[in-house]
Order: sequence, then structure tokens, then C-alpha cells
Amino acid sequence: MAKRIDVKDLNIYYGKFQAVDGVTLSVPPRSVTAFIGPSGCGKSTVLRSLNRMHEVTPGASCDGQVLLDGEDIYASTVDPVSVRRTIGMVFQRPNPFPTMSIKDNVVAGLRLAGVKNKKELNEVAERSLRGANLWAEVKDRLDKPGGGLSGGQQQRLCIARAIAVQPDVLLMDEPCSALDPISTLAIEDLITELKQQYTIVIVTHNMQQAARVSDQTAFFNLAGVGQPGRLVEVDATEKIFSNPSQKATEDYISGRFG
Ligand SMILES: Nc1ncnc2c1ncn2[C@@H]1O[C@H](COP(=O)(O)OP(=O)(O)OP(=O)(O)O)[C@@H](O)[C@H]1O
Repeated sequence: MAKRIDVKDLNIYYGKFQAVDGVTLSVPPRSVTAFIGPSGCGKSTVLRSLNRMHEVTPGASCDGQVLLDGEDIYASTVDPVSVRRTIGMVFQRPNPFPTMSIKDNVVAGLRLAGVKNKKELNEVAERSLRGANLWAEVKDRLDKPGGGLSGGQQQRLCIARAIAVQPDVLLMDEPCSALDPISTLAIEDLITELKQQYTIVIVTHNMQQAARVSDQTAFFNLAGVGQPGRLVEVDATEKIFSNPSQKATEDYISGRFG
């Protein structure tokens, strides 16, 4: 079930260094939101705080609120591990378990959660691989190692692994940056299909990609080295790329800096 995210006045730190200042934005369910902005403005940091991955870095912390359908994921009663199951993440470099079979890669999360029933695991593997548009390419080699797939196939395998646990939200941190153009288009098509079921947030350096796949775009910027990143504006993607409200956004999307 896709869920809504509301971020309220989020400040994010690495030790004493404030990396992100006062981010407030909402992500509607069953939509794609793109985070864009120059290097170091805090896109990945904000993304990682949306499923409590940020706090895994020693010394890292944040304050403010991240609400998932109105529930604060940082409430003291909430288990961060269950947050990460509900809000899945796909990384820049495909990171399948290389020697593990394709099928076992997909169901790794379920196995960890204690599911042992073979029939159920097989069904989830097939459903997730179909969902990630990979089934036709791997159905005859499910027992072969995940590391034997191409880069683009490995990234779709990682997406299959992420959706196997039926998350509410998918976070993607530059999921195509290590891929060739054809694999990139395959992932972009997949993102467009997945948004019918999931809430998706994607960090991308590629503005054409943001324009192609997202419904809403958030532009982040920073005033200078050592300064925290800030959200400059968030709006419908069409508006950001045709008639942004802020000059800094226009300068960035027209390639004047970054
Ligand atoms: N593990 C870390 N420890 C300390 N500082 C960090 C860490 N990760 C990121 N930072 C700092 O936080 C700030 C934001 O970094 P972040 O990676 O979120 O930016 P970004 O916009 O995603 O950049 P890029 O587009 O280059 O990936 C930067 O100043 C960065 O140096």
C-alpha cells in the first residue's frame, strides 16, 4: 500500500556539522518525487533520513519530523528496522549478494523475517521479478548467481529484492548512475510502472531523467562550502522545468551552475 510522506522542519547533522537545514515537503502516494541539486546540497542525506538509514552513520542525527501516513517514523516506540522494511531503498551501485542465487537474492528479506515455506518463497520471487521487469530474462536461471547478471539486470534484481517485502515507499539514490543508456531507460520505464503501487522518491543528477520520470521535483541548494543544504522549492515537475518560482532553480536547470 503506497503511503504519503510529510517531512516537517527536518534538520540533519553529521556530528556537529549541519548538513541540511529546515526541510519541509510532502510526497503524495503513488507518485514519483525527484530530488535535484548540486553536489553536496544534501539530497542523499535527506533521502536516507526518510527511512532512518541516516542514523546508521556513526555520529549522525536529525531533528524535525518524518510522517508516514501521519505516523512519526522517529517516534521512540518505532523500531528502525521495521521502518526500513516499510520504506525500501535502492542504491547507486547495484548491490546484489553476488554468489547468492537470483531467486535467493530476491527473497533474502523474507528469509530474514523468518519465512521458510518454499511455495511462498517461489511465488514471491516470481511476483517480484515480474514486478521488476526481469522475470522473462532470468526465469530459466533462477539458481544461478546474482553476480552473473549485467549491471542493468542487477539493478532490476535489487528493485525486485526491495519490492519482495512489499514496502509502502521506495527510495532510490541515483539508481541509474552506474548504468548504460538502454538499462537506464529500462529502469525509468520500471519506475513509471511501479508508481502505480508505490510512493517513490529518487535522487538524480540527470535533469532529463527527473523531467521524464517524476511528477514532482524538489530542488536543493547550498549557499557555500560548509553551509547546510536547503530546499529551495518543490513543485510539479512541469512547473519546475518550465517556470520555476526561484531564480536559483532556473539558473540550475538551465545549466548556469552545478
Ligand atoms: N558520512 C558522512 N560524514 C560526514 N559528512 C557527510 C557524510 N555524508 C555526507 N556528508 C556531508 O553532508 C553534505 C551533504 O552530502 P550529500 O551526500 O547528502 O549531498 P548530495 O546532494 O547527495 O551530493 P552528491 O550529489 O554529490 O551525491 C556534504 O557536505 C557532505 O560532505
